[in-house]
Amino acid sequence: MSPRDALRPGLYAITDPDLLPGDRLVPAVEAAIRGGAVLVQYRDKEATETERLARARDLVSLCTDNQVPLLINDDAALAKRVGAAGAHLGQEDGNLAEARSLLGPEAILGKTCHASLELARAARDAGADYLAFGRFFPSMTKPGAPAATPDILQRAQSLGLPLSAIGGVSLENAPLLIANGADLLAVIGGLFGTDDIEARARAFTDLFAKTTEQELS
Ligand SMILES: Cc1ncc(COP(=O)(O)OP(=O)(O)O)c(N)n1
Ligand SMILES: Cc1nc(C(=O)O)sc1CCOP(=O)(O)O
Ligand SMILES: [Mg+2]
Repeated sequence: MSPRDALRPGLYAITDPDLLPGDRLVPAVEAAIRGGAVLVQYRDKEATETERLARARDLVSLCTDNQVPLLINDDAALAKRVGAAGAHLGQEDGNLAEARSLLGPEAILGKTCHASLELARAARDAGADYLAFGRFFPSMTKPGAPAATPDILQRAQSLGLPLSAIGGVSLENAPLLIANGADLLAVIGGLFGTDDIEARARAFTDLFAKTTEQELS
């Protein structure tokens, strides 16, 4: 199965250098995977290039062993260099076509669309594999992120790609996002800011089954 085919609904675990400094990174991501995370993103705006390379390599090794795709935030070139499954690109992080030609047809490429259906259409047309919306709730990790409301998830259903929701996602507000159509819950603080990461990841994962069951009943 190619990494793109492996994209399935669930918890999208995004790392943070303040919450997971140094040696804490790999065990924390390992715990998130044990708890059911279906996708991991290495996001680190603080480390040196050498540190980023080493940490990305460690995570590729962990994620490959566990058959969970690892995406690199902001940096398709680093994704290529370490053999990651793909990259997540914001509006200022370079274009999807270039990333696709660098990483190949099987790579997973995500694009930030904030709260805009227009940006989402453009991302789909440029070859994105999932569309990322947010921030839905106030975020301690990125306080300045522009706000989105859950209805954007409903409106983006027609684009036919998996939808990711980010920004202040917690166990309490996640059901609302899933009910509005989020396929992936992208979480930093609500996951890695807790003592028991595995249990928290499992609780997020369980929400997907519960919300689907409720929709069916
Ligand atoms: C899954 C996901 N969604 C959104 C973002 C934000 O990307 P971007 O707008 O480029 O902001 P930074 O993360 O680079 O600060 C993301 N990384 N992942
Ligand atoms: C990295 C990021 N991007 C956002 C966006 O809205 O694009 S919000 C955000 C931070 C998400 O972290 P937390 O789960 O701790 O709120
Ligand atoms: Mg970015």
